[in-house]
Amino acid sequence: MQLGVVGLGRMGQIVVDRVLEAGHDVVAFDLDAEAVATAADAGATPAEDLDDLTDRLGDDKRIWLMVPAGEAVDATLEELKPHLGPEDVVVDGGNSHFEASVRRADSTDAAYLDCGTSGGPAGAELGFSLMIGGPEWAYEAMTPVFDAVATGPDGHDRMGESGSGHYVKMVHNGVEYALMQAYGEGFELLADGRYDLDLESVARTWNNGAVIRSWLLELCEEAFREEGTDLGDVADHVAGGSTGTWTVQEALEQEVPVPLIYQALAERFGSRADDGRFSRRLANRLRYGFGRHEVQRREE
Ligand SMILES: NC(=O)C1=CN([C@@H]2O[C@H](COP(=O)(O)OP(=O)(O)OC[C@H]3O[C@@H](n4cnc5c(N)ncnc54)[C@H](O)[C@@H]3O)[C@@H](O)[C@H]2O)C=CC1
Ligand SMILES: O=C(CO)[C@H](O)[C@H](O)COP(=O)(O)O
Repeated sequence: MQLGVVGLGRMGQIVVDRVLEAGHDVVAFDLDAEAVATAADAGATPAEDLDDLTDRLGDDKRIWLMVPAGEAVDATLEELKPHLGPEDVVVDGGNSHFEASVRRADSTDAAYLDCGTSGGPAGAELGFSLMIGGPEWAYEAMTPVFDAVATGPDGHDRMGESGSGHYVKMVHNGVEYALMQAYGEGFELLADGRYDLDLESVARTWNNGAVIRSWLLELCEEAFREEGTDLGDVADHVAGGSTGTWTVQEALEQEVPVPLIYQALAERFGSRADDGRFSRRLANRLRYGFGRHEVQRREE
């Protein structure tokens, strides 16, 4: 099979490598010429632009988009559209909003598959978990590629109609936020609690048979091993947040309570206050207001 891959960053290069390794052909394009050269070194055919990519794919085009969610997906699809017909398939493997995916699917003649991708660059060796929405025939047509990119046949499935793949991935990320928060709170208590603990040892012990073992916990173990039990100079600042925000927005719309996911998202936002949290500063001052408790002042 021949696959066009657009977007050759951390995730796209893995798609290229795994698809090539499974014996398929890849035509690769990225705005960044260096990324195209890396894919070519791996065995992909480099494309100069999207016209060149579609020309090289011939009939029954199969194209995987792995560009940043948002404008880059729209821009790429707009350029591809004149080259696409009903027998072609486009997969968006990025973290797009599910409603944007439904809109994009409606706007193109090609079959459009929204594919939530989990595993991250660190999961490359194992393969990814793929949650796919869109027409069944297109899912079937892409199965050899999904088998290659995922951990295997059990690492991917069609969730349902258009949008459902990215919907499931959005909720997955909400769960990811909450799990990270739960591990974070547990380790914070252990770090600041009454025993002098080696947190790498705790994580390793938990990872071997404990109820709460998981890949995220293995990553906690790795973090303590590489950064130290006090996390060294790792800052109190968590970036990201779009997929968690979408999860909370959707939960509000559906009137489904997701307090843990919301709390994890709120903690992220809170971590970004450069000048300390205003609400905590006000609480500090109010305790003086009603109780004459000493106000803690910032150091100059
Ligand atoms: N990094 C991760 O852990 C995961 C990322 N994702 C999603 O996968 C998608 C890609 O993520 P990464 O590979 O991490 O990003 P990245 O920033 O490493 O790579 C994006 C690549 O797309 C290229 N690009 C940007 N606009 C383009 C355009 N219009 N045409 C062609 N190429 C273009 C960039 O030059 C870059 O090489 C995103 O939607 C991300 O949310 C999904 C699961 C995990
Ligand atoms: O999808 C992912 C993991 O599953 C990506 O790593 C994503 O970037 C995580 O979301 P955020 O950037 O909001 O932390």
